[in-house]
Amino acid sequence: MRLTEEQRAVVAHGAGHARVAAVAGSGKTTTMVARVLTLLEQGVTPSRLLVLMFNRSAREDFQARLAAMAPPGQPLPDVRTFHSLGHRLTATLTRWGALAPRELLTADWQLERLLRQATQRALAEVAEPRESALDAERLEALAHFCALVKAEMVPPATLFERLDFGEETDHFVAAFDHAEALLAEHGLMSYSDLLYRPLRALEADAGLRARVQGFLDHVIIDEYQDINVAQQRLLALLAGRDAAVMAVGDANQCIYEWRGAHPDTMLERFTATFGEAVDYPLSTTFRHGHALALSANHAIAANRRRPDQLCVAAPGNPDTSLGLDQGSRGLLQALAAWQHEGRRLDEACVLVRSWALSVPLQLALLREGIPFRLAREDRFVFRLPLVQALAGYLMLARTPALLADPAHLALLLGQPTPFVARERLVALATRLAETQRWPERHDPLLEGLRPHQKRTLKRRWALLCELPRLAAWPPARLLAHVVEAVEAEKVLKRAAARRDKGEEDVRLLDVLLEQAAELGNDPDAFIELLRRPVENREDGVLITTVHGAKGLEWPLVVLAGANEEDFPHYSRDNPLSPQRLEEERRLFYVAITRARERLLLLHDGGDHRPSRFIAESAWQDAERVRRRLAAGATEDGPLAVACPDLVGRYLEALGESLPLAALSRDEVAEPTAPYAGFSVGQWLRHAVFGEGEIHLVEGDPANPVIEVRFRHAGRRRLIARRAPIELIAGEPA
Ligand SMILES: Nc1ncnc2c1ncn2[C@@H]1O[C@H](COP(=O)(O)OP(=O)(O)OP(=O)(O)O)[C@@H](O)[C@H]1O
Repeated sequence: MRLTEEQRAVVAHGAGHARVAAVAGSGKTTTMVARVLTLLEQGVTPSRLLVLMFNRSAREDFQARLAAMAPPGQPLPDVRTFHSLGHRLTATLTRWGALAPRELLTADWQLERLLRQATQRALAEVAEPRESALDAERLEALAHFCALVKAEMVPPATLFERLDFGEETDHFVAAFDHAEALLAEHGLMSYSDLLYRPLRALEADAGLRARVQGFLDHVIIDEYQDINVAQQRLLALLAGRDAAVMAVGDANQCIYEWRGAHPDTMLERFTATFGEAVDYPLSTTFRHGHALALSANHAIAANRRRPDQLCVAAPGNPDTSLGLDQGSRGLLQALAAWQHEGRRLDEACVLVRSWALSVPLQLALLREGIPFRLAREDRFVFRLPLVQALAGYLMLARTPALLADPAHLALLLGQPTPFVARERLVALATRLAETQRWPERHDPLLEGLRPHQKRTLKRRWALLCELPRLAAWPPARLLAHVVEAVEAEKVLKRAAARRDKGEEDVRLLDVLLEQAAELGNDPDAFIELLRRPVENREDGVLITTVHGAKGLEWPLVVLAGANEEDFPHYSRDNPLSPQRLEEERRLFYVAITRARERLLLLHDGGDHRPSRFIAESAWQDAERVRRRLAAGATEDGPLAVACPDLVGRYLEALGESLPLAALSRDEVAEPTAPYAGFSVGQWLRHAVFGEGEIHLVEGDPANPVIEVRFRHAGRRRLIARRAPIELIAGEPA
């Protein structure tokens, strides 16, 4: 393979630090392997060269490619992940007596147990009792908090103030300290300690630092945009004053801010940490065609914090096509067309911003019998506790005998969480199944339950008893009734220890209600669908989150759920800050640049507005440019595009030129339907949520947002123009 001029420049870099800005698919690995081989050729001692990769599979890939390219018998340098570096440093500092020996907690449950204990100690110090603090989800959030303190190297109180961990989490700071004490007491450490402990020891002791410095002449590090503060500080410390650091990455692909990464690690922070560096771009992608490269350039253009770098497709790349469609129907059609062309399903990947958005797709694939696999098996729709519970409510309506089934009752009483310990729920369910009556007020079974817990559980039992009488209702209506009766939205939001998690659960509810409505009047079909056992099928289409797709590529990529509020993710309670919007935009950029031959963007339609990122990506312009380039010079007039400057720069980089014109504003703006006004007090019927009354009309008069109080689905905000609604005359009987 002949390296490009840009790649050759990186390989031939002379003295000092270097920063390589590599767009997606630009052959980073190829270039870094060539750089290492060149350094070895120049006589650099292999043991004085360290290569750091982001994860184990990247490391193995790199080692294999290096071994394949190196002359036989050539000793090779260390290729490590930060993780393995942490292991080694911890072992060394322990041997030197600078760190107390500790054992690594490798299973999640071990850490959860320790954090439970730390939480109990922290709770003993606060006045009001707080059972929710011991919920699995909240403990998971605490684990995240503790890991982030160590990734960011900040005092826990500072981090807590900066981040929004939601209600009832202010014991986190004290719990962190207790967790640290417990770890020390039992001689244990977590994964984050692998770097945190050595780094703290080294930063506190100049003598110790001197013992680990001076061993390296070159450090080459991949995916630099996603390293956290602890990793960067450790790197600076090991490199010392003498080693030359080459950081390779793409600030536009920094998607781990929530884990402590920052887009400016690759920008200003690099020079702040290491001093001057030579900048090298790797701007040619070998992954996809012009249309996608152009669209990706458009998609990221609105970000302020980004490198000014154009990504250009290499001439021999697949001629990627771009498309836009709606919902699961769009997915099914795309997969059918793909197979019709003789392509395999395992060449396709469906990307979602969050797992909740995969639920309608899973159900559609299940209905059609199309094999699929999930990057996380616990996200199979029928394994989600909330889905099991909702299916359980429907089943109970159809099969009243389930009222005497203790396991079924325990499932329904326990979801969404009533914040009551599991053993108590099981005991209560067993009694209710047996007696079919709510216990007397002084029954020992109710002892120790707080009044609001009693009220919640009693209301749920009343709902369960009521359900068989509602068996004739369509599933969507029945579920909407259940959701309202158990105050699911409120409970889910409260139970989630992170705001976005709560919102994802509430979104899941929405998705399920919409799905139930699609199945019309056939509850059995819906129940059957939710209970159908499925397993990952290796020959099936992969469903994964965008985060899980980092560094990967597929011939066909379908990005589903490209709706406002879903992607970018935000809500009224959790509005987008400029910084978060930029992170969401980088995530979108990562998502679309995974495709090799075809990219399909899907939005949901209905009352979901298409994501702003779809318009920003100017995919139609990009498609038109692609076609015009493929057709060669024609007599056609100028090509009208939204950003002639950007398209012009792209063509110039290719050495091509096309006559361009700017689209007029009217052509760029979305068409708006002429709308008669909505007004407070009007009644309407929604295809999913049923009947409701308008309580608020606001926003653009031509495209108002309405808030409707539905009889069975609670209060909802809808984009009037897009919602499947019809106005009805007066309140229905
Ligand atoms: N100069 C080149 N000419 C042709 N193909 C190249 C060149 N450089 C890299 N490639 C090809 O591009 C693809 C991606 O390269 P490589 O595996 O080195 O990059 P990567 O580091 O995995 O990708 P990314 O840049 O997305 O992280 C490979 O198929 C590789 O053969």
